[in-house]
Amino acid sequence: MNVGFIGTGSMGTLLIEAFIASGALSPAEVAISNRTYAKAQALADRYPGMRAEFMNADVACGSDIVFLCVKPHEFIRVVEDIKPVVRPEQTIISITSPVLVSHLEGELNCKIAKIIPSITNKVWSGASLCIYGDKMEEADKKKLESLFAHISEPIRIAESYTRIVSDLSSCGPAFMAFLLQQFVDAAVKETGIPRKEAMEVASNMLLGTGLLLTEGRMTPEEVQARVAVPGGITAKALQLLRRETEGVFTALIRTTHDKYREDLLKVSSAFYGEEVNGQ
Ligand SMILES: NC(=O)C1=CN([C@@H]2O[C@H](COP(=O)(O)OP(=O)(O)OC[C@H]3O[C@@H](n4cnc5c(N)ncnc54)[C@H](O)[C@@H]3O)[C@@H](O)[C@H]2O)C=CC1
Ligand SMILES: O=C(O)[C@@H]1CCC=N1
Repeated sequence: MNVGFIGTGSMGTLLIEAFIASGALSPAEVAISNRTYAKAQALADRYPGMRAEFMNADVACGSDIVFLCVKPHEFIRVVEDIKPVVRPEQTIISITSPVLVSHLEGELNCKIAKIIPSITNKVWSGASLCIYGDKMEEADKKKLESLFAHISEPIRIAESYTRIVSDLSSCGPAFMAFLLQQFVDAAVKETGIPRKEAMEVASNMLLGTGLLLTEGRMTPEEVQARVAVPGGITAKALQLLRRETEGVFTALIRTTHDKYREDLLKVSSAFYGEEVNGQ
């Protein structure tokens, strides 16, 4: 299977490295391009057999599946580059939420999917969120999901829930890392414990908690109940957490959704030439 990646920034590179390291793809199956060619070439140099192309169209032309790993506002440019060469049997994939399946279906005469990865896929963990266009047959979906199964848990979702599921799956690692950082920084400040030591303990705690919730089949409520014995230290601290965090995640979700709507308007404007906010 020939797989192309247009955009070898943070996410494009992460996916390429994870697919190759996991054995899902061999370098000879991969072709890449990037706005700054030298960056694509430097990546290809690390993997003998991988092809770095000057033109996005050359990546699209020679690939069965093409991942578009650019930012939302950069999509229209890439779509214009590849539009003349895509063929109906090919699959083109957006990895970003504000680029809708319908945006790409309106422009490209091929199969369209949206798969939102997560930084956790770097360590072959976490989910990949799969949304499919009308031209995708069940066999096409299975092929993509078996590719992503090497580095993640592929989960099919409705496009209407893309934003919230991306919050949980793809933004979530940043949110949890932020909370962990706050926890550790406070530990260092309050007690003088070396940061490295506190971070090692806390990171392992986060990993273990994730395993309890997945492989251990415990619910968050059960984890809390098992740790917070009545009248104990954790129970007291949980009371404080409940009080102090009330409404925080509602506000967070409203923030991500507002930004999403803003990005969606800009992408739609670029694709359909609509005016945005009367400008
Ligand atoms: N960072 C994350 O955890 C996740 C990011 N994403 C999505 O991945 C997308 C890419 O994000 P990053 O990799 O962080 O961005 P980035 O800025 O690191 O990478 C984008 C790459 O695209 C290249 N590029 C831009 N225009 C191009 C063009 N016309 N032709 C060829 N290459 C072009 C740039 O040179 C750059 O290397 C974003 O839309 C983001 O929403 C999705 C899931 C998770
Ligand atoms: O496009 C998105 O929704 C993803 C989630 C994290 C960053 N970008």
